Amino acid sequence: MLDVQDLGIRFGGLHAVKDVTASIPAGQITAIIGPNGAGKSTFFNLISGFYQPTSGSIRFAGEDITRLKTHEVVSRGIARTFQTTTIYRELTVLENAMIGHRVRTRAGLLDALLRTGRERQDVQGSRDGAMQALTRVGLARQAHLPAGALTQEGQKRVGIAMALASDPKLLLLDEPAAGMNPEETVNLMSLIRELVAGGLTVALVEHKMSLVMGLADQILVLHHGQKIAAGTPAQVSRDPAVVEAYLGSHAHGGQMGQTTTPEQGAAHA
Ligand SMILES: Nc1ncnc2c1ncn2[C@@H]1O[C@H](COP(=O)(O)OP(=O)(O)OP(=O)(O)O)[C@@H](O)[C@H]1O
Repeated sequence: MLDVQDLGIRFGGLHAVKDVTASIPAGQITAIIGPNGAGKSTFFNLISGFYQPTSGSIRFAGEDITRLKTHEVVSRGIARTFQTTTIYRELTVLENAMIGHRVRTRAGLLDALLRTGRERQDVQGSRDGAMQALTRVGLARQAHLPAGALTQEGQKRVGIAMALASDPKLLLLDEPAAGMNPEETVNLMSLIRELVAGGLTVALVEHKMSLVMGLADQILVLHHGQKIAAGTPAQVSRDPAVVEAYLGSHAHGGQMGQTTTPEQGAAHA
């Protein structure tokens, strides 16, 4: 579904992603893992058009999307969630999902101001699309609650619904289980499995190895911006380069990609 070839981006002297060639196959769950600062979020930012690569190419469903802007990438069928929850807490769950849907609608600002027929049609379309997305994540009955009133897990689902409302073919999830307890993490895994069973392709960046190993069909491992391994969870977990990368990062304070806070560091010491 998505192929990147020699993909790279530099920030000044730092090569945050370097010469990455990889594929995200349709209908599967691909996890992108690596120690802190490995380039995982930057890789997502490149695929979703937030950053323009300084080298290489990105093809999605046979089309070269390397130079497309974010909204153009979304309209081709790639949507993403963010590491930190980016929902509007004061708005209702439905309004949040509608914001996600509006990215794909055609009415412009003038239509919105003049309340043209097209705008009214689009609002109705957004409402329908948003309700479908909320149903997919199990939030249809909470549609009219303020998003801020939901649990942490519920708010994560709102974030996923916002991405689903643009009706993507490929969904990118950036640390979906961050801040979730084990029970919520299991629920999230079931949701992701259901979405994939319904035809969606998912790629996720995640530090929680239980989730990655239990969910991913294939794993791409980045380290210092470069691909060091790719394969099934079983293949990757016994790959010497991967073990070395994680052990190395552990020696410097990281733990299988987990952020070590100063307090934790002091506790270890
Ligand atoms: N906009 C930017 N400008 C400059 N440097 C950046 C920018 N975005 C990312 N970087 C740098 O690129 C490197 C990779 O960062 P990135 O956030 O992609 O890593 P990551 O694997 O997602 O890390 P984490 O697991 O900690 O979220 C880091 O050194 C980071 O400081």
